[in-house]
This record gives sequence, structure tokens and C-alpha cells, in this order.
Amino acid sequence: MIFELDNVELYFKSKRILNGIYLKAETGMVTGILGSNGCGKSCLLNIAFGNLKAKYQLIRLDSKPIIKPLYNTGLVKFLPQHHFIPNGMKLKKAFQLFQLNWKDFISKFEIFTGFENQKFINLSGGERRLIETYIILKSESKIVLLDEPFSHLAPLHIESIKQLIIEEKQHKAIIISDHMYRHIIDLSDAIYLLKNSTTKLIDNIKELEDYKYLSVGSLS
Ligand SMILES: Nc1ncnc2c1ncn2[C@@H]1O[C@H](COP(=O)(O)OP(=O)(O)OP(=O)(O)O)[C@@H](O)[C@H]1O
Repeated sequence: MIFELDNVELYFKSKRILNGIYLKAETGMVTGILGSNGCGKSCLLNIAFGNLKAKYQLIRLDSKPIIKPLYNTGLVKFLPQHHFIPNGMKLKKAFQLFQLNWKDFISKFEIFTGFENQKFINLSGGERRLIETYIILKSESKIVLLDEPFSHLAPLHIESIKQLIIEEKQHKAIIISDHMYRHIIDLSDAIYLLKNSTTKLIDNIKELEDYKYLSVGSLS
């Protein structure tokens, strides 16, 4: 499946946030979005999901325009920056709702053994992020949108989530944004830099320094 987001123009009052955006993602690929704070990465993912309506936007799936919000197609899962599992929900209930097997999860993340009756609110920030990222990555979809999945995660968990992303991309198109640019560079088959309201497809990662997203020497 090929997902395209095209010709996006977003304003908040008279402030232009996005303009002339193009982004393509496809099954078998991880598409990374990099950009500085406030450049519009979360807005872009919310527009893709259907949470936010821009002044102009065009979404195509396999070249066909999609008019209804993408979340209504049943094809997409979205990890937003904020938590989406209710505080009082037990973990086993969250897994049930997303039709995921708790034992499969435990086989990858043993430290959660015995946590199935815990309420979401009783987990640490990193534990909550890990559970939500796992649920979004593993549950049924064709397109996955991940907004800062690595926030609050310990290095070993980041490596496990990266491994999961590599497994899941075999049958999904994955779009990911995070400030941990080295992990994004590692994982991505294509990278877009969001700067001056628009996307630039990065051919050579040195361009990330040329466009002043990174300071010179960061990549050496
Ligand atoms: N509901 C809103 N009303 C007004 N302005 C908004 C709203 N939501 C976002 N913005 C503005 O739009 C811009 C882009 O926000 P966005 O959250 O997409 O940035 P981001 O690239 O994800 O930033 P960060 O990396 O810091 O999370 C920011 O200047 C933000 O202040």
C-alpha cells in the first residue's frame, strides 16, 4: 500500500504552520519525519490520521483520494504524544480491546510479568509509553503513525521497539517522528525534514547539517 499526503496547508489563525507538504510512505518501509520543536510534525501526523483538518490537504491510498478521515478506514493506528489508554484501565483489558495476546508481549518484555492486573495509571511514564507503543505497533493495521515513541524509554527498550518496528514494517507502512534523530536515521528507509513549513526529502543525511537541523559535525 502506498500512502501519500500532499498539498497540505495548515493555519492557526493567521499563522501558517504547514505549506506545500508532500510525504509518501509505503508497505515495507519506515518513513521518518525530523524537525525542530514546533515545526509542525505532530500537526502533520494528526492531519494524516484525521484528527486535525487543514485548510487544504490531499490524502491518497494507492493513488486513490481518500475523503473520509483515515481513522474511519480501519487501516491506520496512531500513537499520539499524549496517552490514549484510560488511567483506570487494566493492562489485560487494553490488550483484549486491541486483540493482542498478553503472553506474546511478556515473551518480549519479561519485566512486565505479573502486570496484567495493574491499572495503567500505576505504571511509570516509560512503562506507559512502551505499552502504548507496543499496542499501536502490533495491532491490526496497514499504516502506523508514531509520534515520539522513544520519549521516556530506557535504551534497551528503545532497541526492542526498533526491532519490533523492523518486524512490523514487513506488512505495514510506518511513519515515525522523534527527536532521537540517530534512531530515526538508523530505522528509516526515507527521511523527510520539516522546515520552514514544508517537507524536504533527504537524499544524504549530511543535508540535515546543511539545512541546520543538526549542528555541523553532529553526524561525524
Ligand atoms: N491547537 C493549536 N492552536 C494554535 N496553535 C497550535 C495548535 N496546535 C499546535 N499549534 C502550533 O503549531 C505549531 C506546530 O506544532 P506541533 O505540535 O505540530 O509541533 P512539533 O513539530 O510536533 O513540535 P515538538 O517537536 O516540540 O513536539 C507550533 O507552533 C504550535 O504552537
